[in-house]
Amino acid sequence: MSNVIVSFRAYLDCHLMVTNPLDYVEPLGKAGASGFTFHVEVSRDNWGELVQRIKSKGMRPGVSLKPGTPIEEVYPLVEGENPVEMVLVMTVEPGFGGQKFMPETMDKVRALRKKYPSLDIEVDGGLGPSTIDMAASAGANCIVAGSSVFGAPDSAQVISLLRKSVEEVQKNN
Ligand SMILES: O=C(CO)[C@H](O)[C@H](O)COP(=O)(O)O
Repeated sequence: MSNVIVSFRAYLDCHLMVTNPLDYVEPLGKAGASGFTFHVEVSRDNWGELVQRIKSKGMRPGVSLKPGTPIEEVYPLVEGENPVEMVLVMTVEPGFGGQKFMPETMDKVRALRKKYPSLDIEVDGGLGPSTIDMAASAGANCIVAGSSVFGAPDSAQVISLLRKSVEEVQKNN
């Protein structure tokens, strides 16, 4: 009998909706996370240290903001000496899947894209075939999708549709 070891090089994008992200940097690094995204609302006083620690563990730092948080709050984190490399604009209230996409959050995506043409901008919540064009045309290039993918009879087809929408916008810019 022989053992077959299959290794994947998947990008593990970890979004921590926790009040104390600093406590999770070490364990997430050890667990093999690729990206570590924390919330700006709980890191106003220590984001500099947090970003440094995330990078020191070989992860890519990202910052997320809730629908009610003004976009201006993340500007210093993108422009700082030790900047985050991704901004996640929540398109639902954080907490659980299956919620309705909030189109009003697209103003924040547009503002970010205008200010930072090459920044990775992620959106999360209610994304699927009926909402992807709004997000992609606003400037989002990283898409988190749960229900629309896992609830579809053909998940691969939905993923490819989401990807195409983003690529289409990128081609025309
Ligand atoms: O967890 C979430 C919010 O906290 C996300 O919205 C979820 O991961 C994505 O799920 P869905 O595509 O069903 O909105």
